[in-house]
Amino acid sequence: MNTHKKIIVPLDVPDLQSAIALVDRLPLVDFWKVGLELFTSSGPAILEVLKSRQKRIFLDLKFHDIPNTVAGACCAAAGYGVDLLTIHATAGQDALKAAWSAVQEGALQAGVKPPQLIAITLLTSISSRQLAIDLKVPLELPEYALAMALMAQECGLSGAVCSPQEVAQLRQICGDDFLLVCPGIRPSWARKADQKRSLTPAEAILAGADYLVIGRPITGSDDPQLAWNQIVEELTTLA
Ligand SMILES: O=c1ccn([C@@H]2O[C@H](COP(=O)(O)O)[C@@H](O)[C@H]2O)c(=O)[nH]1
Repeated sequence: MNTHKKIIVPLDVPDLQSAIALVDRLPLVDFWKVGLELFTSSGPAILEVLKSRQKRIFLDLKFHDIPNTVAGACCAAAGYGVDLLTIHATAGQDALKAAWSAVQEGALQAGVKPPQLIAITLLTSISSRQLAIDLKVPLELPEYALAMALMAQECGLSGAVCSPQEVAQLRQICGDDFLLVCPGIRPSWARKADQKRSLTPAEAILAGADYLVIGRPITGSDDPQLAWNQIVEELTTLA
């Protein structure tokens, strides 16, 4: 796969107009992420815009609820014909299994290909200290992220969202067929902001990530096209 196809850019903007402007500004981006901000403000309209331009879509709604509710949401989301969809692993085994079944059902009903359902292991904005002190989780962070990924795998999910700092371990244990998508990516020249467990794009790919989610270093730059080109160039030197 061309290196630029491994980069997913989030449309973390407040409205549909800003989202379309960003898509127009970055014509070489093939894979876009629609998340909570845009979907809550503007609904699914952006999905049709992206599809009409033959873009791939990661619908990152991070479902987290009881099994019956996540199943209903996943059934509806699968009907949009997106490529990737997220649920929090901490929704638990019953919810993950119900979500997986609902994705197949929703896609079948809509006559579209089912999205790959992937589980959030632990948000990349959480540090080891916050996991222990705020969330009261008594495991070491890498052990916890691995446990969440393995649970998702056992429940039939296609992959996981993890920080690049855990991706090598997850790749080794979950195997090559398990999709690993990494946000928290920061080129050496970019600000980390709220991301706590980051690596550079090249480091993340070398560690085994399938896809990199890279937002503000590109979209918050004065020249998004230049930032995109710099990242693609960094990755091309690996190929
Ligand atoms: O653990 C997670 C899960 C999802 N995200 C999302 O990825 C992007 C990252 O954007 P940046 O601007 O590159 O920080 C954003 O849409 C998050 O909702 C994450 O960061 N961490």
